[in-house]
Amino acid sequence: MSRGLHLPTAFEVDLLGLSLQGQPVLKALYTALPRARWTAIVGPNGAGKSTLLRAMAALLPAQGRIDFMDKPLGDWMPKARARALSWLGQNESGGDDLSAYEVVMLGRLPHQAWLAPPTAEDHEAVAQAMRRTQCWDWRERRLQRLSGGERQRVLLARALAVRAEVLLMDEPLAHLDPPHQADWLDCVRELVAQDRTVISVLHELNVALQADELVVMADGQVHHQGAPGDPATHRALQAVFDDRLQILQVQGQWIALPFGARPSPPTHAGDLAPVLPLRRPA
Ligand SMILES: Nc1ncnc2c1ncn2[C@@H]1O[C@H](COP(=O)(O)OP(=O)(O)OP(=O)(O)O)[C@@H](O)[C@H]1O
Repeated sequence: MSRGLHLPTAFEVDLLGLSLQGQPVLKALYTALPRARWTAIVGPNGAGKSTLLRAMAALLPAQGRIDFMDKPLGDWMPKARARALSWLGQNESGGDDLSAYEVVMLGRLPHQAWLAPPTAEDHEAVAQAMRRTQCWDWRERRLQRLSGGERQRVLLARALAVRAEVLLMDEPLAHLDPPHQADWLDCVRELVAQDRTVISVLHELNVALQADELVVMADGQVHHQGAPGDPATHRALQAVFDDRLQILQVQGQWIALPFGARPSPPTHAGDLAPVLPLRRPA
């Protein structure tokens, strides 16, 4: 159970720091991420979002404590962890010579015995995931022959095919067009409705503002954590993005509107009319 939340946590992270090639990248930070919810991690370039996510995926060693489903991450057997924790990285390379179907089948490896052929359940999981991200039609095509967005949908399908309880996704919307971004959002909502946990690093603030929980990072630290509709979350977002964001509510939906470098007085989301200003605010 977390220090700050009363919900069961998927992750509780209490780091002293994390350095890469001798450079401190993450400072001391604490975050507890609720189970069966969607948490979006946001913040400016270089804030340390991907580094934190990679540490949570056990891809980087960190000083401090990371508990995954109430158990130290390092105590998990790798295969059990790979079944429980699915990973989608940023700009993943490799597998270019494999067909899209074979790439998605890699997501089933944690379920398979050594050198055993895929089971009917594996094939069913792959087909379902590929249909969910609409990449079934090109299942025979090699990954290297796909566009950026098509490739991303195959990698998303691979992450879904694991059928893990927790999904970590770094920039899952990269290269996706708006309808496929909306499909990803529907998919996340379906996963959460099944009591699964999604933790995503996102640059698309308008999508992130639809999450259940936002973690706002800056300068290798967690600057704020809270609900997307909370004015304190809006103030934190404005602060980490140098007060170059307006956060408005349009038809019940929070949206973030970036504007140019000219200083603008801080705005309060609740006071703003539900109209999109097309010019930089005075
Ligand atoms: N291998 C590395 N060695 C040294 N420094 C690194 C390494 N990888 C990342 N960094 C640095 O760590 C900091 C955090 O990087 P990270 O990729 O976690 O940020 P981010 O918030 O995900 O950024 P972005 O939004 O640009 O993807 C950056 O300043 C980056 O230059």
